Amino acid sequence: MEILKVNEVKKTYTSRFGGNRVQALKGVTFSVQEGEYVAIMGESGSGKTTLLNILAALDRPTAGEVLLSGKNLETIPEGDLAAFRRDNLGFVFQEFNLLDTFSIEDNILLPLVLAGKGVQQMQQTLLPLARSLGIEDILHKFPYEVSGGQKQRAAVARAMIAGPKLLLADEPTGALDSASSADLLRMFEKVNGQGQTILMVTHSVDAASHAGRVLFIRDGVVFHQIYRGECSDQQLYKKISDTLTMLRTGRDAE
Ligand SMILES: Nc1ncnc2c1ncn2[C@@H]1O[C@H](COP(=O)(O)OP(=O)(O)OP(=O)(O)O)[C@@H](O)[C@H]1O
Repeated sequence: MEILKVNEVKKTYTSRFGGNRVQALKGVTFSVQEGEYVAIMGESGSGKTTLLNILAALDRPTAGEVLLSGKNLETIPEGDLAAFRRDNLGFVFQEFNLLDTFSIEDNILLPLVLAGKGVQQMQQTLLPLARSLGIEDILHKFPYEVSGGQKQRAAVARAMIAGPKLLLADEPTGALDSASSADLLRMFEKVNGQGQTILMVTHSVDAASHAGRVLFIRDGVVFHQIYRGECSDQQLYKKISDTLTMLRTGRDAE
């Protein structure tokens, strides 16, 4: 089943006095099936953050449409967008974005608190998730008392606690050392294996090589995509590296 449809999405930024116009997205089209794990790559300035902001309903496209489970984001009134995001999307950021004055547990539960869920339901949802992400022992600690890798695990738990249709990740390994990155990527594979649909923007070839499909954005359009097919992570890594070389130099890798 198609969970996300992005149809000819364009975004033009116009400076306050209308003088400077930047066409960040020039007609992006792709779709994501339920249960897929998709990575989006592209050079700096290619439009990845712009696209992610539009998919997250944080920004509106200049033209084109985005449908999440068949619902056109454009039809959602401004005042309902926060609740729509909370009910349908999970977010994982490079810098974790945990609240320092909240315990790990309270950070994870925040989306459910905001959705007005009862304490019993929250605890029933929290414990199995915390166990499956290996963070049940740090639930009562505060973000400044745990490692970056543990913070990111907590951020993944927070992103997943409300059972989002789509998990959006923006450079999730960007602030992690290599062991914690590997750990996070294993966790993404695990939750994807359990059916969670993931869309991840990354500069890391290693991170992208764990996905099932890699989309390459160049100059505001989807320039190329690679399906994992029967490839191992190493084979996919090589294909991604070759594609990035081609994108940078305009030539096929030797
Ligand atoms: N708010 C804005 N106003 C004007 N131009 C913008 C704005 N945000 C982004 N741009 C421009 O749009 C283009 C795409 O930017 P975007 O941040 O989406 O790229 P990116 O691929 O995410 O880059 P990076 O990998 O460096 O984060 C760039 O030319 C950028 O300068």
